[in-house]
Amino acid sequence: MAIEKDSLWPFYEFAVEHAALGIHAVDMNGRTVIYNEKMKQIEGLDLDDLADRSVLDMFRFGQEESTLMKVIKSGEPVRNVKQTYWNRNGQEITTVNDTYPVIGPEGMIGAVELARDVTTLEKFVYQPLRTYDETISFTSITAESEAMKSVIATAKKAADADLPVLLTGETGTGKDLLAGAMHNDSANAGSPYYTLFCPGLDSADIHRTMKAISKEETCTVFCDRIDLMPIKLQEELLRELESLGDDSRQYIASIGGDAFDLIANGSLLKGLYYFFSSITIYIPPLRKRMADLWPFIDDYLERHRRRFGSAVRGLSPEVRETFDSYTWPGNLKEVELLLEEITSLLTTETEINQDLLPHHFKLKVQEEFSPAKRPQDFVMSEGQEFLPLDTYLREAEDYYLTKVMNVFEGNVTKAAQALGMSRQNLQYHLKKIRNGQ
Ligand SMILES: Nc1ncnc2c1ncn2[C@@H]1O[C@H](COP(=O)(O)OP(=O)(O)OP(=O)(O)O)[C@@H](O)[C@H]1O
Repeated sequence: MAIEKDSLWPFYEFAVEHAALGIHAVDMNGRTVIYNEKMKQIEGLDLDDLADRSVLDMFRFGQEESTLMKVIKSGEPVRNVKQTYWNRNGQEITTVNDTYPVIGPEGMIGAVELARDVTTLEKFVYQPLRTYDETISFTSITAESEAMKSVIATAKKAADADLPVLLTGETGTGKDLLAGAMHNDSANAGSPYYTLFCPGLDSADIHRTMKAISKEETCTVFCDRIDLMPIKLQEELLRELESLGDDSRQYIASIGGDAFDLIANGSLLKGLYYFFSSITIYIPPLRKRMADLWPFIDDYLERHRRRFGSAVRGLSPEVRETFDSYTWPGNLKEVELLLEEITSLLTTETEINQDLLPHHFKLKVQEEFSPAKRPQDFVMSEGQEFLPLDTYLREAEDYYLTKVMNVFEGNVTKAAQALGMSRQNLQYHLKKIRNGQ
């Protein structure tokens, strides 16, 4: 029996919504026509009831957006673009994106981006430049700020005490690194070091690793980001850890925020918290200890010169200013990934200037400093103060126009075309935005 083509739509819709790939499609004007569940999850958008897709376009002006626009302009696919970024929930995400033109019966009708979430895989293969060829120790950790010096002092004492330790701090603050340094500075140095990257584990992995651990008399067990594991698996992990009994193993775990908040919002099992928290060490975010930024960068560039014989000496004054005022939500790991991206493009340059900064980083900086700052500001949430309608609409309009201008790299004619308004009208609005009216 032949199947009517139209009757397949529900199947297509179901497949798109349930796919393990993030899917985002736009029409020729850059307007979103498909934005699936996985894409929302990747980007940290928690907007279940968002029926009007045009509203989504106000939220999504990032690197991916510009890749889609590039494909629309060129008609050529762009494949295998790897990107690590911190989404709106502050989660570190690594995706590999393929973007294709979509051709209808009468020519190109838009573009589609397929994003593979490879965060877990990336965690396993991540090899930061600064830890190559050396055993991690406390001296591998940049600690110029008073806050970080005190973290190191406490961690040294904890390594001696041989009690379970809980490391808390935002993503990329160096919890993983600190756990490694504690192991290498403890009586357990030289014995096996087990890392359980909790977000990527299932029941069988936990059981298998615990079985291996139970055979070791001395070892260190580091449970990385227990708060990102479903509660059911946290219960299993706790049961397995408790069944290991008394021993001379060192237990360390890490979480990405305040333990009590995480327990209260159901992300952290109270029992698991108590298991690890004989000693708790909080690593503050980079923005609260900016004294660590420049020594880290200097150290990184010094290693780069040594390993690759590059000529790079430092950053231009404008780039230094940008780095000093940006808030670094991904902390030193974000700095490191950015430096990796920039330095991979260097040839004979001695200075990193604005032109060498990646587009996605410039957009993030812009987003942080533009006056109608955050897209989230335009979504109503509980407890939010109400603005008069005309103020709200004006701010939303300023935000939208500024972002569209960014997408078209300042080309008023193209932006006006995409916005369905005259060039003069757009110019008039942009002038008002510039004058802060
Ligand atoms: N204080 C630091 N000194 C030197 N390098 C650092 C420091 N903090 C972070 N880094 C760099 O950032 C990388 C990532 O840090 P790490 O994985 O330890 O962070 P994390 O807090 O465990 O993050 P997550 O919560 O996402 O697991 C490290 O491998 C290291 O290269």
